Amino acid sequence: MNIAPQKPDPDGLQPVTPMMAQYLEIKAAHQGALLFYRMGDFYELFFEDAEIASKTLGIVLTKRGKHQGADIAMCGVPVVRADEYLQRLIAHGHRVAVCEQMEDPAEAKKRGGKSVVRRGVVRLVTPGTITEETLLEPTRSNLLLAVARLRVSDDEARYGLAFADISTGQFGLSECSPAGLAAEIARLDPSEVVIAEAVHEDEALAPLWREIRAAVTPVGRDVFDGGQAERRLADFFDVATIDGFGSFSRAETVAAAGLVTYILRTQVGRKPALDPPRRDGASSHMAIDAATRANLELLRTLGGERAGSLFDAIDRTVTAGGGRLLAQWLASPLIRPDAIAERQDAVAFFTERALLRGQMRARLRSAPDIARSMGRLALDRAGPRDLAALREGLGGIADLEALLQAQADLPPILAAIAAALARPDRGLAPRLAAALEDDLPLLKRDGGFIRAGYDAALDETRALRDESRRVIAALQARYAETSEVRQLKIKHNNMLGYFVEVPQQAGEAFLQPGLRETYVHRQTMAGAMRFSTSELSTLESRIASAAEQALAGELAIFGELAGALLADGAAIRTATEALALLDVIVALAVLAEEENYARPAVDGSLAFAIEGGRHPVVEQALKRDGKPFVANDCDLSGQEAGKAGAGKAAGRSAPDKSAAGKIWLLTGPNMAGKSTFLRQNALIAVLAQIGSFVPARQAHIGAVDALFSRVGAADDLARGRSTFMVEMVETAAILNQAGPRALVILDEIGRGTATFDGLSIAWAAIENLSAVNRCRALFATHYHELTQLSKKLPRLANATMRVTEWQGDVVFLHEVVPGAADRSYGIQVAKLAGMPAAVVERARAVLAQLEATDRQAPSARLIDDLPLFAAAPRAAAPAPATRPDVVAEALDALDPNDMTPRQALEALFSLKAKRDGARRA
Ligand SMILES: Nc1ncnc2c1ncn2[C@@H]1O[C@H](COP(=O)(O)OP(=O)(O)OP(=O)(O)O)[C@@H](O)[C@H]1O
Repeated sequence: MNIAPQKPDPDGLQPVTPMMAQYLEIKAAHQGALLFYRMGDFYELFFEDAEIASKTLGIVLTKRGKHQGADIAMCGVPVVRADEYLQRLIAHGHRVAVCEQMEDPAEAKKRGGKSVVRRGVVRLVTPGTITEETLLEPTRSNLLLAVARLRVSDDEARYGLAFADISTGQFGLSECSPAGLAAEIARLDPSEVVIAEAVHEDEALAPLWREIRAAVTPVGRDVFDGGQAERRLADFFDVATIDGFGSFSRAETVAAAGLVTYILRTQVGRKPALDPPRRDGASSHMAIDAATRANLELLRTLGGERAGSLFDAIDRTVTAGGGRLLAQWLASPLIRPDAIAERQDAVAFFTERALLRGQMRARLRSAPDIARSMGRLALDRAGPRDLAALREGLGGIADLEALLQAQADLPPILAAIAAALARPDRGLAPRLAAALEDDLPLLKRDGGFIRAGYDAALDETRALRDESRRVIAALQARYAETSEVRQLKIKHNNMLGYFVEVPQQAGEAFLQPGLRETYVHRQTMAGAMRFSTSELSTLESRIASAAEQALAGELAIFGELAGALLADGAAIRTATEALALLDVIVALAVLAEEENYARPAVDGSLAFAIEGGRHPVVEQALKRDGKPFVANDCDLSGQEAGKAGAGKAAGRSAPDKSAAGKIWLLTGPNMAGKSTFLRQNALIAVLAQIGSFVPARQAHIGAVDALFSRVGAADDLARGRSTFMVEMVETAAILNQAGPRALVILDEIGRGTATFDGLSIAWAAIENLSAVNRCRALFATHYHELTQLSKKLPRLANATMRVTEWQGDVVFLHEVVPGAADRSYGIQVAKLAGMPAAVVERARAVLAQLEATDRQAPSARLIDDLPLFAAAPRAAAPAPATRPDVVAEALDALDPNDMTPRQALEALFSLKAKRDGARRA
């Protein structure tokens, strides 16, 4: 490192070395990113970057030179292990600018001894733009999302969303209203979100940006400049106009242009191979907001793990692309019954053909992740193993296509898959097979990956290189013989190049006439002496140039192969997508067979009739322990469901005004299985609408257009959001949004506050669901008082978890039956949990006392006293009496047998006065 002072520092404090001046200039152009500054075999970080990296990576912080009078903090990561360090920095939310040496140090020297090697940033590594195998999760799409906001009127805005996975080329667009933005981002689950600074600073959106898992990157307004949007998109795809891609809204186009602009910036001009944008509108998918996704543990558990999620339980895919697609399906269940039926037909094709299913799986299993290899190829980051992956992948594609084509009566999706698999050039796989060695290095610069016999010119240069090596061996033998020093060796190092080494004792003779004419002394070591000869120098340059030429030859062939693959890129990407789709379909068939799932009927009705339903995750967990899962029915179908368009293709048609789903109010002790039952029905709806078979004996579901699930505050601790306020905000969102096609799951809503408040809120929420939302809903509660509501709300049915008692202990049967729970069994559950016996006994005594008082509690009479919610939807929520009932107390105190007529009359006046007083209070 050249740190000799050269130029004065701008502040005049101290001179700045040319290298540091270069560093500062590059760093200034990449604020907000850690700068990996290449120096030989290391990427070095300086100043604050070094401090951040050393802390995050746990590597040593050192000092190097001074800047403005202070030590320069420095740390470094070896280039060969850079991926690993990058991954950790990215996972911690950092961005990294990778700055390489753009010339050989020897070239810099030619410009003068003190010249600095030219350097430049070759890419910005951000969470949404990584492509390296080691940095990516194989089964998760790595989406980069750009969100553009467009004002459509003074008080109305629309959001355009453009998302791409640059590791696979997927590129999609959608649009939503401000109210739908959070759910749409949750559906896409991006790794990085790019937004304009103004959107980032908008106070109304601050909680959204704070809470999402993705890294949020604010950018200047030029990125989302509407004026140039079409032009920038057309330039990116090298087309004259983007009209050929389909029609997009203004917001979508601006977002798409913002996305490609940001990508080009991070890739420093290199273009990833993106598919043309495709519209992937939220309107064709089941709306599931972030809280519901988290609560139902669709892709990961509340603790953030994959194990234990629905995805983990149903994933039988065998390719990384298939895993990514299945995760996308789970994140975006369909709404249109005909689209769902198409997928089901394809799944059914394989459930009926076990042999074919097995053959398909075997071939799919050996298919490598060609989407990501193609992504790296386009960005010039691919290595020989990516070519091998493509060789295997393209071979597998041809086999799978042949297998499919041999089948009669392919359902439409499978026929389309077969057509897509036929698209790539059939000559590519054999060409790669002929060119590539069996054992391949990771990096192309290591050479040795092209098979001998593939290219005559390359074989020739290699022969020259290998020949020279043989010559060296012969030379060593000759030198040993002529000098009579048996231990003489020819060695190589970077400083001396090739040299002769002999033991020191023998070396003295080489300094004497006779030998010294041939051997030129170079070094004396402890115990050895080193010499060079003119023959060795000549050989050295021949070997070096032959090796260099051989490597250049290999790289040229690599370039040709890469060019041929990229030229067929569109066809290969289409085939790759088809491969992932095929994997998902076969995997769903395997799942259906292994777990005994049934094909659900999904239509445009408001039916929700599940017979013998099971929880897909809990069932498998119990099975592993050898325990059975108790199947349960659930019927939330509205009575008018039959009239409301059953069997219609259009799932989104508005149902008949009189139509409305049922609400089940589920009571039962703790641990009886209420939450499991609630979630299993939501999960069955999700599975049915991704086209999967479902864990049930039989199921009929009218397509659900929005799914909501909330859990009472106390269950929400895992998300670090324990407050009752959050529960209320989320419940409010459901009551405000759920329409007649929604499915709502509410688990112990209201329990996070005082009993009467909670009960009142739950009460009013159920009335709202029944009268206003009119949707299908399941509501689990410990407030037994609520079961009274079924007397007044015709669509509300009570269900309870059956338990029995045996020798004073509660036994859970996990069976859902009509009716209301008679008691809570909370104390029995506490006993089961190992609560000290004395505490259990004391609790029993307190409970007995409370129950005696509760018999006179006003809440028991609520149902008779309150007007129905539907009759007065705007009326204030009914407030249960919280003061003692003075009239009732006075009445209790009277004994009519002991009273004269006059006393009775006085008592009557006094009671009336008391009642008036109580009303005024
Ligand atoms: N249908 C079932 N068949 C077999 N086991 C079940 C079934 N449902 C639930 N279980 C078992 O019972 C346990 C408790 O279930 P769950 O959490 O759903 O109860 P809960 O009634 O919601 O309890 P709490 O009111 O305390 O939240 C589950 O972990 C599961 O192992």
